[in-house]
Amino acid sequence: MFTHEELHVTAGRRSGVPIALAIHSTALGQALGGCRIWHYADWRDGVEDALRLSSAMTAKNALAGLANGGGKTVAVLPPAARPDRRELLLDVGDAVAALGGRYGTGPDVGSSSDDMTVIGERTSHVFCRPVADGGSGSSSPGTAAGVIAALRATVPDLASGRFAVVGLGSVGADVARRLAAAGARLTVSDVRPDAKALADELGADWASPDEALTAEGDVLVPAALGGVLTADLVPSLRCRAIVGPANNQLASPDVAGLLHERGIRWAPDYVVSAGGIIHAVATELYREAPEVVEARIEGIGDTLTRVYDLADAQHLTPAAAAEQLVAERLTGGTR
Ligand SMILES: NC(=O)c1ccc[n+]([C@@H]2O[C@H](COP(=O)([O-])OP(=O)(O)OC[C@H]3O[C@@H](n4cnc5c(N)ncnc54)[C@H](O)[C@@H]3O)[C@@H](O)[C@H]2O)c1
Repeated sequence: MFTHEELHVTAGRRSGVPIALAIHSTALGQALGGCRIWHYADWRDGVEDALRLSSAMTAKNALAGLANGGGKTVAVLPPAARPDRRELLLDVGDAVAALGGRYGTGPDVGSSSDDMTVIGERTSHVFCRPVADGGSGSSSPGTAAGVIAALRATVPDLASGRFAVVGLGSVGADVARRLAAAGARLTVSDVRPDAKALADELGADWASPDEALTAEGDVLVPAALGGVLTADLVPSLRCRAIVGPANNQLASPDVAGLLHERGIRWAPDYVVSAGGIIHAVATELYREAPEVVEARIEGIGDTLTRVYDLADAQHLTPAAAAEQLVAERLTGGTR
């Protein structure tokens, strides 16, 4: 069933690149979600991604406590296409502007804070421009702070826990540093061999991604790409919980049930990874002071505790409990 409020697909006037812009819901307010710039074999796959990702943003923003709905932009690059970057970004800006403020965009896979400055030449409905350009800057530190709040809701005394962080990019490296500073025992991993320098710096164990995923410990922290939790992987996991920022961790929805059966707690990724968007929205839209924004991000821990409590009380997977809380928020009003 098509449940989105709007779907627009246009060929960029300058670049010729198809731009899909989906608004899933504005029930709680302006729809927000980043701009993905990615290659697809068929432009229709990009449109499908915009539909899927925009509905995920509705859930994410609802449980983040934001007065915002979900939307998404996908600039659908044909295989091997290398369009002029500036032309493409201006086209994205025009597509966002055409929606008259019903949707605001920000960085996502394939786009950066600097790109938002170019998009911002065509629309004011853009987030996470560099601070020097009037925005709130990178979303990664906020995301990492939110992951730590979620980890504390799972293992209250971080120093007593053993964590495996898989993916040491802008969020994962920050999370690993914060965990090390809190005295946690750490295994870290990345496909980039040069990331081992961080393991040495933090005194963490270094492992291959496959070893780290199945390392014995309290919490697995997926911080690389999506789809990492497959049905095949579940039997070999040796952690008690999985709490990380990587988007779309479940390879298929049934993996939530498989994890539950094995007694492994899976924190829904869209709850864990909301710190970045909370930081951007609270700073740029609500104009809140840094300490208020920080407290909002800390609130991710309380939200996750509510998810865990509801799941325990009703014998649900945390995924199902989170969906229930999203539905309640969407039907219950704005903040
Ligand atoms: N940056 C944010 O604010 C933000 C917000 C919400 C969600 N996320 C999600 O969090 C995840 C990490 O984001 P990021 O901004 O740090 O990305 P990033 O691109 O900076 O880092 C990803 C890291 O993962 C590594 N990697 C890739 N494949 C791997 C594999 N198979 N095994 C181990 N490591 C692998 C890469 O080498 C890289 O170091 C992504 O899934 C992203 O969608 C990020």
